Amino acid sequence: NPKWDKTHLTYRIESYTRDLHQTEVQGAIRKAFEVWSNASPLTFEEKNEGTQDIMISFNVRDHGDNSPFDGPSGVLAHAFQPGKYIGGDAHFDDEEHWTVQGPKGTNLFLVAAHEFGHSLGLSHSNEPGALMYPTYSYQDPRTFQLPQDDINGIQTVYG
Ligand SMILES: CC(C)C[C@H](C(=O)NO)C(=O)N[C@@H](CC(=O)O)C(=O)NCc1ccccc1
Ligand SMILES: [Ca+2]
Ligand SMILES: [Zn+2]
Ligand SMILES: [Zn+2]
Repeated sequence: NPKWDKTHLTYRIESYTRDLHQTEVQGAIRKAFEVWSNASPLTFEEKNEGTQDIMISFNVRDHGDNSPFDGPSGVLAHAFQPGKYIGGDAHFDDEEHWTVQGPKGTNLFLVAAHEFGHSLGLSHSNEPGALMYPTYSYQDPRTFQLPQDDINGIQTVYG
């Protein structure tokens, strides 16, 4: 799997969902990056303009990358493995109901943390309970801790 050849990465939120205040989206995204910076030498910096390593956007259906979203439920988001241009970018299906607290809807922090695992070069894990397990299951973001399988994964790649 490809990896970034640098440890300081920049990101930009290009578009937002109408489900949340922009500050809520920014907070969830920031917290999702912290999950990985807490378990690796990686650092993340938000930029408000220009092209950054990890471009984040909310999209529906066909959005120009040959991987159209599918409407409510099903695919919630996708992210591209490390690389130039679309590499690292994370797209969120804006036909989900994005939330930042409580089990209702789809929790943006949890999905973003999963997607950024892909953005950093991790594939899906077959360890139930791992963040990189293929299917989403809600847990309280306030008490979330990165499971050991995911720590092992990021340490293997970035050490
Ligand atoms: C084949 C890919 C494009 C499926 C896609 C995914 O894994 N994105 O990273 C996805 O949205 N998967 C759903 C599950 C599914 O479609 O069956 C999901 O819940 N992904 C987000 C997720 C997964 C595990 C933990 C937290 C969030
Ligand atoms: Ca969907
Ligand atoms: Zn996309
Ligand atoms: Zn995934």
